[in-house]
Amino acid sequence: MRLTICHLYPDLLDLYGDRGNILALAARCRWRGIIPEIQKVSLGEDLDISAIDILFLGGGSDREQGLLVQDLMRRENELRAAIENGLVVLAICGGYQMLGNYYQIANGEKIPGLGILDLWTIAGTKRLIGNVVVDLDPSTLRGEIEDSAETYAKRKIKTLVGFENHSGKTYLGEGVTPLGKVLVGHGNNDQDRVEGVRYRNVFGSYLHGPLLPKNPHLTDFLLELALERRGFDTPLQDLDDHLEILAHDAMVNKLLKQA
Ligand SMILES: NC(=O)CC[C@H](N)C(=O)O
Repeated sequence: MRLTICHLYPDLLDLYGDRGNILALAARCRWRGIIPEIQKVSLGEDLDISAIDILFLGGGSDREQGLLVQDLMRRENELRAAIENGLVVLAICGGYQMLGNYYQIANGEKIPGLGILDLWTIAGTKRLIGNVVVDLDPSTLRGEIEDSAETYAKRKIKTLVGFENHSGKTYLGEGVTPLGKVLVGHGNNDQDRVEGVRYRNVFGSYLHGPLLPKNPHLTDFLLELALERRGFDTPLQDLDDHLEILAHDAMVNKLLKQA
């Protein structure tokens, strides 16, 4: 069994070591005998989106987002079709912003986004920086993805932990749902107290860390979604995550106490 994982713009969207998300996905494949094939695709390079199982977009500076936007826009139709067909996408911070309608940076210039998810981002007057705890409590998950609640609960994904560093404030529109409620930190825009976005099998989040090594159950959830899309719906065998869970829960409890 193989899974193909693509890091799009690894030379531009890899802020704060977000490539660690690729390493986490690959490791948790290997530990189960699944062979991860990692593809790196950047400006001007071909990508057959129909042939990949997971697409990853990391974080980036405003400048880097401006550099890649033209190249990203030429991939819009193929990416939109793949997402509607259940492609698993993890998009962090800058990569998350680029899935939306636009990102208006501090000087008022609008960097166009793919417009695949109904969301938009506007640079605030201060950077939103710090540790974040997100409650994936089912009651905070609204919108069309009715199975999220049970899915998260079943997979023991109760909270996400990481850190954020962004000037963009993201607002969610129609047909998308947040990942969860902000218990600690700023989240999407420091106003509506939600973080991230989910649409079909697309997960956007402001959480660096990297996100997946800090939240192993979410890693497995993405892998299972990718396997299900390929017709393999047997749940992944459990791994011995007791140390990861210990670290995760200690961090969550510490941050909640400090809040
Ligand atoms: N960490 C990031 O990817 C930052 C994204 C974007 N440049 C912002 O400042 O909001």
